[in-house]
Amino acid sequence: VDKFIAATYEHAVILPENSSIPVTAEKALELMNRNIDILEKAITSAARQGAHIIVTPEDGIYGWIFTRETIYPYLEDIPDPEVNWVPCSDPERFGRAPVQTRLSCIAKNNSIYVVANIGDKKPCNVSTVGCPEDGHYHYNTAVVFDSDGKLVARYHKYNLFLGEIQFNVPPEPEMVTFETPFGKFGIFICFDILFYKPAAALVVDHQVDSILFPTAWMNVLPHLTAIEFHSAWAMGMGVNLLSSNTHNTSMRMTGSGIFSPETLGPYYYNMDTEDGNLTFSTLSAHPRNSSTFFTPNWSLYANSISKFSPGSNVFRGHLFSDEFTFTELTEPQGNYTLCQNNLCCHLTYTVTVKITDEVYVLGVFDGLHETEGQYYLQICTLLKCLSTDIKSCGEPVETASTKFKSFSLSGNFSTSFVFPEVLLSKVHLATGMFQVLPDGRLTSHANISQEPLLSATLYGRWYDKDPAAQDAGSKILLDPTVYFIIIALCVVY
Ligand SMILES: NC(=O)CCCC[C@@H]1SC[C@@H]2NC(=O)N[C@@H]21
Repeated sequence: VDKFIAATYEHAVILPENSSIPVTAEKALELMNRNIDILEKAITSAARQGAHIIVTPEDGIYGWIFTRETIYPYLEDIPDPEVNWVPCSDPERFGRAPVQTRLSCIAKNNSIYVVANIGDKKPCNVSTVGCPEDGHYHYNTAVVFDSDGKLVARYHKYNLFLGEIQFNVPPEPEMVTFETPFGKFGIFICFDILFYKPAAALVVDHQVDSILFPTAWMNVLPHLTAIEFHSAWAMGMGVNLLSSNTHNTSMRMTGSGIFSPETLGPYYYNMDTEDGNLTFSTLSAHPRNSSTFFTPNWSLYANSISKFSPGSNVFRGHLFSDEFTFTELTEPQGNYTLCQNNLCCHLTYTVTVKITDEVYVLGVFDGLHETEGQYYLQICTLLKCLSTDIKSCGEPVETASTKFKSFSLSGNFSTSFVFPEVLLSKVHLATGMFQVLPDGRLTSHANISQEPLLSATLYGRWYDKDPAAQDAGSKILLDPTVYFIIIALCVVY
């Protein structure tokens, strides 16, 4: 099969009344069933409209902000899919599993692959190192039931986000993939997307075609809005990304979509109402086989140009706690190069009509991001400042009036993992308004001048410089087996 229809459902999850007070298993199931009732309607509707697979959000069945004790009644033992289990036909095979049974029946009755996020519990012996005091591991888990209701994938979230104290990190990142008639799929959850394992590794080392991505993503402007970053990740990695976000405007959670290397959506972003939403798209089963697919050499153009700095007009400012180097775009058109550490960014631009009460800057950051997790970034960005006070550059801003006639942004990145983002006023994606050239330039199309620009960004992740990667490296160096192998090889040769 060359094509398939994918669906994602953004669900406004019904939350427990008070998730800091323990409830009985019956009460927990009651709440979960109320959410599954809504998911079932969405899944049934998606299947009737021809969808082959549907993704539902992280935390979409029981919500968030639990303790280990209060999450426990919501958890089920989820077996390894190797056991070949159709819970709908054999519900009691692995003990009490009402949620898995219901999800399996929904998949089977509607002949559709169903992706959901639930909690797994695994008993352990408290005297074993690592086993929690309460005698079980808790995992934030994504499950997939195929169109016969069989459990075909189980993934335990590795990169837990701040506050997920109810869950454990699995001992190693799990690389979960499965084959379907419409391509090879990989799966990971929310914050995982920012790290090499399992997210990038599923594409690089396991060659998946499509990613299933349940998320509960709080939007952060200017670079980490769900639709903006997730579409950029799909484009940068060259895969389909089926992203299903939880909908909760008070938590800034909205933004789901079906992204492919070539198309930014369809997507759903709605901060005005508490409505859920079904999104559909027909996708290529093997997106990298397309004749138009290529991997850019991200630093080719930037390395080829002669550099000149903007001189005195350079200042520092904070963007999501990172200290960027900025320079203001003072003229209606210009040509700038701006560097920080090893990264130099180059921008050429022309604006249609410069709005006098708006300030735009070119920004560069090459360093370790340390808020809500540690990850190394290399970023080149053209963005609108919140106000005309340059101290506001880097702060979140949702609207703009200035339209650009054209821009071209590039950088001499040290990483090949660069995600191209272009965001328009009122948090819209610039569908069909830009491209990435083989030499790494992010360039606008003529139609970019139709809508005011919020930001255009090359968001690079230098995974090898992450503290976790460095720890892994030093672990290998400290491992006595490594020394034994080196000495043995020296003796042999
Ligand atoms: N459920 C999760 O794992 C949520 C993590 C995603 C949050 C993204 S990544 C860092 C940014 N900080 C936020 O508040 N939202 C962004």
